[in-house]
Parts: sequence; structure tokens; C-alpha cells
Amino acid sequence: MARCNHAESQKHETLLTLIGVDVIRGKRQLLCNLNLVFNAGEFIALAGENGCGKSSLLTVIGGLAPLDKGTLLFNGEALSEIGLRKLANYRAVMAQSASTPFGFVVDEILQLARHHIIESPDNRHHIIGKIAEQFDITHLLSRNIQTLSGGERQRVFLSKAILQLLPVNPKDSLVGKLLLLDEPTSALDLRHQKLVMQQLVSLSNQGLCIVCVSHDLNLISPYCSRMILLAEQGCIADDKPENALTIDTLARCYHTQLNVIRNQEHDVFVTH
Ligand SMILES: Nc1ncnc2c1ncn2[C@@H]1O[C@H](COP(=O)(O)OP(=O)(O)OP(=O)(O)O)[C@@H](O)[C@H]1O
Repeated sequence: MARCNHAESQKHETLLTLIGVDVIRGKRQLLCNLNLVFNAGEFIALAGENGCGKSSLLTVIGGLAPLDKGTLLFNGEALSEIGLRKLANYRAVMAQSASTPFGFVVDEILQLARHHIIESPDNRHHIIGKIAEQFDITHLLSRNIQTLSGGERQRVFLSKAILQLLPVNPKDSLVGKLLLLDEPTSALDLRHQKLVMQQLVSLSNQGLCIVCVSHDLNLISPYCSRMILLAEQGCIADDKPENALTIDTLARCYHTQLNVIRNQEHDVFVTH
């Protein structure tokens, strides 16, 4: 299994810095005083119990919701100072239930992802075709999005988020770009789960920083380079998955007794 090789790649340029960040929704303080650094080339899993604030955090670090307290630096610049138009070149977000209000054709949705990029129609067509192939949606390009299955739709919106960030020249690096994914594999079958994980590893090895919310620890931990567990209004573990996932951290996170199995390759599996 090919894990993201962030450690070897030395693509450790700081991309996003969170200093003393609070996340508050309604009257609830979800997260308090978060201090984190996300680097180029990392594939980071973000996990925690329902309602702990994972999606809320993603919207804040994606610049889609205001910061309640603290500082967020994106490529060294205050995130709040970067306009959404400029930000679209550097970060893309796939929401948990990504959808469109109208019955767009899939190809139109993918074209829209690159509306801020100056490129020839041929180039755009080529890049969309390549990503469609990689995420197994080529056969869906002429379909109405509203007629797709949940898993098919999820692969389309994941492709859309990635297309937003891909450079015109495929040889250019993805360092400096951030992909935020909220449970992108929740509707996928086993083949497509594996395919998506492999593609995400490949993108992170090209320098893309990926932060992926997931409840499927056993799916993501063999592939990600880092696992962050949120609980108790903060980050209770931030390490390689084999170090972050322990009986103790899982009990603090999920308030139940879970078991951890390790294989000879040090992959870790969580069981009930
Ligand atoms: N606009 C809002 N007003 C009030 N409460 C909110 C608002 N948005 C989110 N919440 C609450 O904040 C908490 C965190 O929500 P969030 O969606 O960030 O959780 P999550 O960790 O992503 O959960 P899940 O694993 O279920 O997707 C939840 O209890 C939710 O009900």
C-alpha cells in the first residue's frame, strides 16, 4: 500500500498556520485555542465524534466562515485578507453533502471548477478528461448530476474540487495549494474507496496539502501521513496514524471502548 511519503519528499513548506483558533457555533464553543501547522505535501486525516466541530473547522480554515478568535495564516498571509476570488486558486473545499440546486450536466460542473483559470479550451478538455478517468466518472460526463447515485455524485464533486486547483501545465507543482474534503468517501464502494485514496496520495506526493474529514479510520489511516483527533474542544492527538490511534486516544475521542490491532507493517486497525 502506497502511503503519502511526505516525510521523504521534503515538501515541508508551511501552508496553513492556526494560532489560538476558537470555533463557536450558536452558543456552543466547539474548539478552543487550536494551534496547528499544515504543510505542503501532507495528507492529513481529521477525525472525531459527531458534532465535535470537524466540518465547522473545515469551513473556517477554508475561509468560508468567519474566524471567531485567533489567527489563520495561509501561505504567510492573514486568510481573512485574501479575497475569495484569489483564494479559489489556492484552496478548494468539498462539502459533506455537495450538490447543485439545478440539474447541471456533469461536464458543465467540472468546467465551472476552472472558470477562474485562463487556459485554452483544448487544455481544459484534456485536464477534465484526465481527472474524469482517474476518478472513474468518464461515463458520467454527459449525465444530469441529479440523476446520479450517491457514490457517483461524490466522485464528481471530488473531481470538481481537485480540478479547481490543478495548474494549466500538469508538470507544475501543487505546493502552496490546499484541498479540504469533508467525508469524501462516505458513499463509495470498496473499489472506489481504494481508487480515491490512491489518487489522493498521488496528489499529496505532488505537493498538494490535503485535509480530509473521515469517520472511516481503517480506510484512511494506511494512506494518510498524519492523523488529527479532535475531542475535548481541542486536538488530543496529532501524529502518524499508528501513533495517534491508541486505545486511550480513541476512548477520549469516541467515549467508548475500542480495540486497536497492528500488523507487521505497523498499519493500525480499529475494531469494536
Ligand atoms: N449554524 C449553527 N448554529 C448552531 N449550531 C451549529 C451550527 N452549525 C453547526 N452547529 C452545531 O455545531 C456542532 C458541530 O457541527 P459540525 O458539523 O462541525 O460537526 P462534525 O464534527 O463535522 O460532525 P459530524 O461527524 O456529525 O459530521 C454540532 O453540534 C452542530 O449541531
